[in-house]
Amino acid sequence: MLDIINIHKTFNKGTINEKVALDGVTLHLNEGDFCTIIGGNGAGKSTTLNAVAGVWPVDSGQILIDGVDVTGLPEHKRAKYLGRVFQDPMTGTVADMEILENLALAARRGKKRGLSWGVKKSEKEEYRTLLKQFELGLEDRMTSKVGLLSGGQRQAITLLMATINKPKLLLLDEHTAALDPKTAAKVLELSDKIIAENNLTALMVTHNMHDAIVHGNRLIMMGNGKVILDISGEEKKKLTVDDLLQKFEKASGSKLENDRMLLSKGEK
Ligand SMILES: Nc1ncnc2c1ncn2[C@@H]1O[C@H](COP(=O)(O)OP(=O)(O)OP(=O)(O)O)[C@@H](O)[C@H]1O
Repeated sequence: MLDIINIHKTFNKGTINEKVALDGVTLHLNEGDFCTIIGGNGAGKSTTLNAVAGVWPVDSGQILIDGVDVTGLPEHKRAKYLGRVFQDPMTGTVADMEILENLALAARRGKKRGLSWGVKKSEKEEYRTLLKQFELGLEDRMTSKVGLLSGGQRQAITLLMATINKPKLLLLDEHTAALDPKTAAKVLELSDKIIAENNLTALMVTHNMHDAIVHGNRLIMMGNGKVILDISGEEKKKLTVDDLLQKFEKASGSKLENDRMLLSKGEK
């Protein structure tokens, strides 16, 4: 489903701020894989997701989504394959528009609009059913402006918008990091549900080792712009946070110090 083949990206080449962010990243995801990405500060996690989304061109290497080589495609031409949710709950939804309008907008993305912009009754019912499963009471607030919702509620709507057209690949970039622990757990539970029910292929960046272990069927760890660990199947199911720390130290040859990944080690 996703093939990332030996991609390299250096920012600010030839300047004092030169930074090798991706140093030969290779990753193959099968259809239905839900892969968590963990790694120290600046390891290249978000940069990997940005490379897949086409935020800027990579310097070398190839990216294929469902067999289509998208390496040379600009961001807007890759958007039809992808759903994305970012850390900031303020991005992803339009604050001045109703919940209903936001969902209708997402559902129409990339499609010909036809003659009518109105939201059909059947669509309203569909959205009501989708919202109801969140158990956040949003199905009774469909005409509320999104700007009035809490961060967690907005992130739940963004998640629904990102997946409403069943993208080939869902990219979650620390999408619960800005939420309080209880809301973050709820949004993660919703993510699991949506991914499983729609058999989506997903990549989720997190700095929370516990979340990286508990969610998904595969875990990769990045260090210095490379994939340094790739754990799946039974091995992942048995993994503990302490195992992961030990593996990190062995694979990277360094200890984690003052790192967000370490700071969130004991969460939950
Ligand atoms: N657009 C950019 N311009 C310049 N440097 C960048 C850019 N994007 C990322 N970088 C640099 O590339 C490196 C990798 O960044 P990235 O955001 O991928 O790290 P990360 O693994 O997501 O880390 P964190 O957990 O700290 O967010 C960092 O040194 C970062 O400063």
